Amino acid sequence: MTRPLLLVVAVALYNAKGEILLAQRPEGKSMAGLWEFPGGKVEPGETPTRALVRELQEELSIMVDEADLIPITFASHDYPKFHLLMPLFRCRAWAGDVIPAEGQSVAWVAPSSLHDYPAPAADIPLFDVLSGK
Ligand SMILES: Nc1nc2c([nH]c(=O)n2[C@H]2C[C@H](O)[C@@H](COP(=O)(O)OP(=O)(O)OP(=O)(O)O)O2)c(=O)[nH]1
Ligand SMILES: [Mg+2]
Repeated sequence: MTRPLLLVVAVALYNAKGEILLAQRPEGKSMAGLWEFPGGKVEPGETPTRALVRELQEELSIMVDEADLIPITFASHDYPKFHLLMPLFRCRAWAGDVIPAEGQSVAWVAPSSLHDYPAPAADIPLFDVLSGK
């Protein structure tokens, strides 16, 4: 079966303690309740980093400079209806306070505790990478 390729961009946002921000997918969205890296779909005409700057403003009310987005790894995962290709960037610098703008819960999580959070299947290998497994 041929599935469309879906390009989504996501971030591992690190605070000064080395914790990573996870956001819970809101009710009404696919995979509601699971914990994910903030981000979203790359729209036509956008580069991945432009899309991520936009998503972080929309979802978390923070301003990020594209130059502070460092590519680290990616997810490539077959879901039943699409194949997800998701570059993951890390970021340690932003302006403004993290204020979830879409009613999501957020949590700062030590890398070794990422696996305690139920997450989309595509994210499990990313948790391994970030926790140094
Ligand atoms: N943002 C994000 N999406 C993920 C992760 N893992 C994962 O499988 N996904 C999937 C869930 C969705 O099928 C897709 C992203 O869709 P989304 O609903 O967040 O996209 P979006 O923010 O642009 O939202 P919308 O405007 O379409 O509502 O990627 C992850 O860690 N972060
Ligand atoms: Mg999103």
